[in-house]
Amino acid sequence: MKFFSAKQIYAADKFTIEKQQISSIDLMERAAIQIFNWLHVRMQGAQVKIHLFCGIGNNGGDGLALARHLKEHGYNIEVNVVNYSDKRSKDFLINLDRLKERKVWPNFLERDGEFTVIGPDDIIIDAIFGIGLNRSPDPWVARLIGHLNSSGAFILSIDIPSGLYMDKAIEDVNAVIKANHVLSFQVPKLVFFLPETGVFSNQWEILDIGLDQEYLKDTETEFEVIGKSEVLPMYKPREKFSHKGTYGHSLIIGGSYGKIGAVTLSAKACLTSGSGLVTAYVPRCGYVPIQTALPEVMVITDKNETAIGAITFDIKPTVIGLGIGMGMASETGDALSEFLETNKLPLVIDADGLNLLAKHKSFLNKLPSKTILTPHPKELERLIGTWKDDFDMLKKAKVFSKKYDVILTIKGAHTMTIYNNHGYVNSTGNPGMATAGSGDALTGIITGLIAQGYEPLQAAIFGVYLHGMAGDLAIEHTGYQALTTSKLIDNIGMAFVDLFKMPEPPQEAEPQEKP
Ligand SMILES: NC(=O)C1=CN([C@@H]2O[C@H](COP(=O)(O)OP(=O)(O)OC[C@H]3O[C@@H](n4cnc5c(N)ncnc54)[C@H](O)[C@@H]3O)[C@@H](O)[C@H]2O)[C@@H](O)CC1
Ligand SMILES: Nc1ncnc2c1ncn2[C@@H]1O[C@H](COP(=O)(O)OP(=O)(O)O)[C@@H](O)[C@H]1O
Ligand SMILES: [K+]
Repeated sequence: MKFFSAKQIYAADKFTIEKQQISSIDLMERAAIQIFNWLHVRMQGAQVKIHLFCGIGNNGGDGLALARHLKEHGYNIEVNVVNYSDKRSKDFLINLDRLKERKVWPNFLERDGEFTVIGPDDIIIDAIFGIGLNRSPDPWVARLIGHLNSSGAFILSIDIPSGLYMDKAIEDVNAVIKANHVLSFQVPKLVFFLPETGVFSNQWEILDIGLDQEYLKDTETEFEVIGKSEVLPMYKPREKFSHKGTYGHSLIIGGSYGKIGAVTLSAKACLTSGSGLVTAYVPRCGYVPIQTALPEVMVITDKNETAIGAITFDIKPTVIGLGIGMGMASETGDALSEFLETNKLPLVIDADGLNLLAKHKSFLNKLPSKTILTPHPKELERLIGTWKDDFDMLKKAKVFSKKYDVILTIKGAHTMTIYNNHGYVNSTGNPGMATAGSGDALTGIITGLIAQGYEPLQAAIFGVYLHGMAGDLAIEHTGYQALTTSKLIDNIGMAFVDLFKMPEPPQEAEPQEKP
């Protein structure tokens, strides 16, 4: 699924209105009915106080139309118009009239007015600003937003939490609604996935308001979200008459005294992802532990006992995953430098491999085209420098990726893979994965996919998806806290199987007895 800009969403509206020969007020009505149905199914007429806060644009218009439907179904509502401007939209005004025709009289909130008291068991509908926000809310609107956030009431935001921009960072974190739930129209918004802005949408879901599918399909976007339907076409089936040579030979290079486990995890994840053969290249102290833990994995030892001092081998791997647990010893840096001089094999670089690249920036020029780098934010900072906010980070990451022709897989709650000015935002994974070694497993998975013939960009995108899905499947048995990387690796197989699971058909409702 793609992430559209506000401009593209407005264009989709316009296109849909022309093609379906409807008016904009009809589209607003569709949106409002969808929200009403969502609420009605859950509330079943309950008389909880619902406070609607509506701005003066189309987001506010949605709120007013929703208020009308709630009123018609007997809900206990109170409507507030947040009168932050006199430029009221046409469809807002139509819905204001429709509401007044039903004898609902909103409170008009002004700069110096008092705000309504809201109980912690009430519900707030946030329809103050939508995707049209283009400057900081006035201080009094920010004060209102603070009042709503501190009420303790459940906040349902329409389309986007008010105060969030679609395409830039927020200036004042206190002037953004902290939504318990967001009902967003048609397409997800990138800001739900970025760490600084994502925290304002505890949960979100998409409501289909029937925007033109052809427009959505044909419009190019800078970012997209990666789910099952995006990765399924990438999957390479296993051939009947294949042999282990068909699926490549992965070499995992890393480890140092006390950090051999990182290589063990990475090599195991690599094997479990389907690499035909896996060899680990480690300092001598890693020989016994890896041979004992992983009988399927071959081991080559460095000349040194505790840290890698020369990267030389006489096997012919398909791909190399490098850097996990490798340490930053100067002789390891020299070994990497020498290795990069002649290496032509595809590379996946993580952890201390990245730290060594950051320390010796000249190494970056020696990387083969489409090398995959998998930094977490701190490692990324060492590579590209600091950033002002998430949007600035994405801009800098794109420039860096272009400059060195590398694929950047930036790890986090929603890992983002950047290449060729395009961003692929992962949708799988969970906070249980914030655990030792889970990044090592990712390096192994991506390396294992390249070994099997996946193009590096596909391997990065698909590998991140599988890694997150393995984590999601694992927590069904472990919960978040007890998820370990070993358990995640045990679920990589089921993450592949899950690709082919059909969603369960909706259960038919029990026939109602006639009264
Ligand atoms: N395709 C869709 O997604 C649809 C969207 N609709 C709704 O329309 C919304 C967008 O509506 P609008 O474009 O009217 O914009 P908003 O309702 O988000 O914003 C209101 C207006 O206030 C002005 N404004 C922006 N920042 C301000 C500030 N800080 N202080 C004062 N005024 C400010 C803007 O010029 C904007 O037109 C969506 O978020 C959604 O709720 C629906 O009505 C119908 C279909
Ligand atoms: N809150 C989270 N939600 C989803 N995934 C997460 C979360 N925290 C961490 N992860 C994932 O776990 C992995 C952690 O990698 P990394 O920081 O390199 O850890 P380590 O060095 O222990 O291997 C990344 O793939 C990241 O995307
Ligand atoms: K809103």
